[in-house]
Amino acid sequence: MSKTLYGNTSGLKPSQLKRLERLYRRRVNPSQIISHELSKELAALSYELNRQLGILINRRGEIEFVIVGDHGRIVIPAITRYRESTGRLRGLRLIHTHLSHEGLDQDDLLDLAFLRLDLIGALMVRKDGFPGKIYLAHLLPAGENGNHYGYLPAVYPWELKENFLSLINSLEDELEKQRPSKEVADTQDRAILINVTTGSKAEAEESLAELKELARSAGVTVLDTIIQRRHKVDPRYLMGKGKLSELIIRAMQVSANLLIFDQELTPSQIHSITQVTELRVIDRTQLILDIFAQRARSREGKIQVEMAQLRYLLPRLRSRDDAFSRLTGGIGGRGPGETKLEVDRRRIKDRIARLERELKNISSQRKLRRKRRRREGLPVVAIVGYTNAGKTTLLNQLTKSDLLAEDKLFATLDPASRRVRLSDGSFAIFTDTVGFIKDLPKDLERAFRATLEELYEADLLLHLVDASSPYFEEHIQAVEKIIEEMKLEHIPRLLVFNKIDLLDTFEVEALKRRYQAEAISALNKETFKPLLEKVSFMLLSGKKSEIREEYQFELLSN
Ligand SMILES: Nc1nc2c(ncn2[C@@H]2O[C@H](COP(=O)(O)OP(=O)(O)OP(=O)(O)O)[C@@H](O)[C@H]2O)c(=O)[nH]1
Ligand SMILES: [Mg+2]
Repeated sequence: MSKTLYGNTSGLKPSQLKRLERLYRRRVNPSQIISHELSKELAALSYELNRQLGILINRRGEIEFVIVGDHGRIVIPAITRYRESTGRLRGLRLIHTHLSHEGLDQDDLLDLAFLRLDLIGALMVRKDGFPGKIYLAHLLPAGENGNHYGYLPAVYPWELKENFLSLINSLEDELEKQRPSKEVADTQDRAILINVTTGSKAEAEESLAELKELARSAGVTVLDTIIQRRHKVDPRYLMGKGKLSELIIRAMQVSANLLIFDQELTPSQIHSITQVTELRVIDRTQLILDIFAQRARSREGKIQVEMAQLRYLLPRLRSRDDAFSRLTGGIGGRGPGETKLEVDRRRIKDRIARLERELKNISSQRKLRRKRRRREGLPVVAIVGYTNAGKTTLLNQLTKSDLLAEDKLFATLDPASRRVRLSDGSFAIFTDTVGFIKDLPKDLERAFRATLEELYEADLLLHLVDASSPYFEEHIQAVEKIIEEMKLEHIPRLLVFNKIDLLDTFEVEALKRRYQAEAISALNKETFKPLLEKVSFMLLSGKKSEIREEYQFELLSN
């Protein structure tokens, strides 16, 4: 059986090619790393051709690939699809010759990591064509002091005593032990989060902390987080080769199946990173979309999320490849050909248009409802704020209702409205809204505009802030920015700090003074009194005249 030769075979004589092909017939005793015989043959051939030679040996001792390099280096063909073992290592070891330099070099170690080889070995070829020492390294199951590689002592091939099978078994066992100790359901994603930044470390850490919360809210187990600061973000992989190899080793060590990037990735970045890591790759936008999709309950919410997903998908429908079919998931994602791609694209556009119409319908019903409410003459207080601020909890406490409040980001997708009795005995409608977040994906923002339409009708925006968050100032700014972008600045706003049960009294007093704000604990009704007084005061003083005007306007226009 003759197998293909890989690499730089140009200019070789037929007899030389034959000898190279004959290497495929060799076998190594499975317990041996490499036999003396085989290393002699490799060294001799490599010497004669004056090129590096490499062989990839499987765990049965058979030779799977014979690769010819040039004098200084060797390029391994794409073997990412190859997985013989059930373990986490590839089930292949690479033994290759070095003609000029002693020992393993940086490229060798990168190959070891990128391909998750069982072992990598560099066999020296002496000036007389005989084998010199062999240098061997393997990946370390647990990164001890940031060390990822373990080395065997360099010896001559005939001195190799190491039992290969027991070495590899103990490595795989050790890897198995490194699995997260927490019971993680097999269906649950296990992720490493990555932030590549040109900015400060502190910013990256803060952003990653939020990404972690998002991941947790999506039901993903976070195994590790990685920050890489660079002068320039690499256009292809974002991070450099070295960091990428660390990431691959780390993913193998903790048995991750998902990489979540803290920035938006281009379709081709997703593709290249997926290819080298062989892991699923998503970005922050996709993660938020997933959370929204998990949460959407009402017809309206579902439509909005689907629209956002389709809009996210559309520009990413480019080529037919693996990364792509992963991206498309349920939507006609079975590797469409070019023409099918066009059909899909049109179909998606049609679907978006249909959803848009349906949404408009719902939105006009909503308008009717609002109008009716207007007729009742009740002022509207919209509770806005960063996600997880406690908006739903507050509405629940105010109205003794039982809406879902959770320690998760984006617990609420469907806005709810309830009547609340104010301290002066009058009533107001309080509405709960979707939480805000910094850099909300544009597609989602567009989709949720309709839900947030409620806000335009509000007489007062009650801006709730989780005072216990170390990042509450950034949260306030993010919310203010969105309010501005949505052109809602003209509506009176009341800043309210929540979760003060988690703070010291003097901290609370300082916050109130500094921000001219109210402070409550949404869990404790007794803290509501000043807030409700302030609300009725603001509604009375600010809005009375306006409400009357609008009411008259409505009467006139009907
Ligand atoms: N300690 C404390 N926890 C609170 C308080 N208010 C809310 N929480 C908790 O904060 C978490 C988030 O509350 P939610 O009411 O779901 O927050 P939300 O603003 O509606 O969040 P989204 O709907 O996700 O935007 C829940 O676990 C609440 O129990 C409070 O005053 N003190
Ligand atoms: Mg909520």
